[in-house]
Amino acid sequence: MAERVTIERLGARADGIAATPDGPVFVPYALPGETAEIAKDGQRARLVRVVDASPERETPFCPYFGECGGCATQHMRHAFYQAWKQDILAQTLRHARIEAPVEPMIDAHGEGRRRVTLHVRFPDVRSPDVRSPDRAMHVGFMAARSHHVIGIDHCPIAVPALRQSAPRIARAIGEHLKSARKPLDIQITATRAGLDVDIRGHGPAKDRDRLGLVDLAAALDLARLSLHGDVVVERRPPAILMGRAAVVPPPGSFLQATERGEAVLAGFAVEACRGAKRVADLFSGCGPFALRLAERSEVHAVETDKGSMAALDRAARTTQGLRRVTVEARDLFRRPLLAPELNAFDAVVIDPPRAGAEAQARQIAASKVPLVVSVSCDAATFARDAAILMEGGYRLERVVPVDQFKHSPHLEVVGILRREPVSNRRQ
Ligand SMILES: C[S@@+](CC[C@H](N)C(=O)[O-])C[C@H]1O[C@@H](n2cnc3c(N)ncnc32)[C@H](O)[C@@H]1O
Repeated sequence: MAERVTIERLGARADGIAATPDGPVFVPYALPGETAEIAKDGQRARLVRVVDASPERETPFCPYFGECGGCATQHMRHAFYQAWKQDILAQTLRHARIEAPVEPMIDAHGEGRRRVTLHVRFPDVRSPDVRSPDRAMHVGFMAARSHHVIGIDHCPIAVPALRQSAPRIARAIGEHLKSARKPLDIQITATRAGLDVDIRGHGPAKDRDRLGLVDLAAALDLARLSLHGDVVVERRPPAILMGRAAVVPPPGSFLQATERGEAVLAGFAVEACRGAKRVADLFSGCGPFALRLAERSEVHAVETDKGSMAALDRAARTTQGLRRVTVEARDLFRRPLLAPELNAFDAVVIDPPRAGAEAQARQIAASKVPLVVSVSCDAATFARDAAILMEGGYRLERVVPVDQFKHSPHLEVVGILRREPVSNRRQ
């Protein structure tokens, strides 16, 4: 039965939070100040109806918003959304006892997300899914907090090259591989040479299916098509420009979510490291920071993914006019660069996965490196690692939220930390 509540505040994942006699209840798509009817399910609730709407409410621009789990904030006015996201970072820093002014958030959506992952599912024909009139194949994104696939035929937050074409390509691949009826996850990346598609979930394909995929790649004019990272056909190298270097990332390797986001983050690293002779780029991926930094400094890039390292190494060796770039395969969680090794560098750029880089931060804190550029896609681990560095004598000079996951609760953060002279440190 629907229950009427008042929404008091927004949570970190963009859900409205209502205080009820049974404790706080999280209501997706509800805004603070709104009176709403909800259907409760434990601590979560479905928004049945907004009775009294907030002036900050906006009409979502995507017809799938509310069903598709990709976006969570299209119902907010832009200024409200920006203030909320910025405040989440400020609160997270306060929670870690870090006092630093958060600079205004930079909109880094640019032309849109350059990569999407579509899911192809073949429902069990023996258990009819009442929600889908098309029981043969579902193609789309996952619903929020569910494994249910929401059929879509376009995604307005993707770059123009993917917006309409990505669902069409995923459907064509699903049709081609449908005899196995395996759940497929199809990652499609837009590059300047065309679309780079990696199919996961199918397992090894028979020769006949692989040959069929070669024909399909030609029919869809794909740049590259791979199965579980194994290249089936490369019709054009799917290169991505990183500064002056053209990098061909291995299928499925990490890439910043938007081209603009990558340029903004790398811009901070390059600007901060101006004048540094030797820079260490830790968790370097296939080189968006290293290759730009190498236009002025010697760079040592460290990463665990062999394919990304090979791509970075190849790009560094084939790009004219770069300073020396060395690459090292190393698991920085288990074997962080030690303080004496770090002392050979004038600056360290660090961009770990969501889990952060606690072990590496402890070694940097014990080193004499003058400058650290910390890039992170997780505010909580960013704050934890920054606190470790500050404890070791660094001052957090700048903190900048970079919005490359626009319309979602995710946020990228850049921090510039400088080692303070011992005389300036607080006792
Ligand atoms: C957030 S991405 C950043 C990559 C790159 N800086 C960029 O902007 O594209 C994190 C990178 O850390 C790498 N990585 C994950 N775990 C690692 C580990 N234990 N040691 C070293 N690198 C790791 C991933 O392969 C990925 O390339």
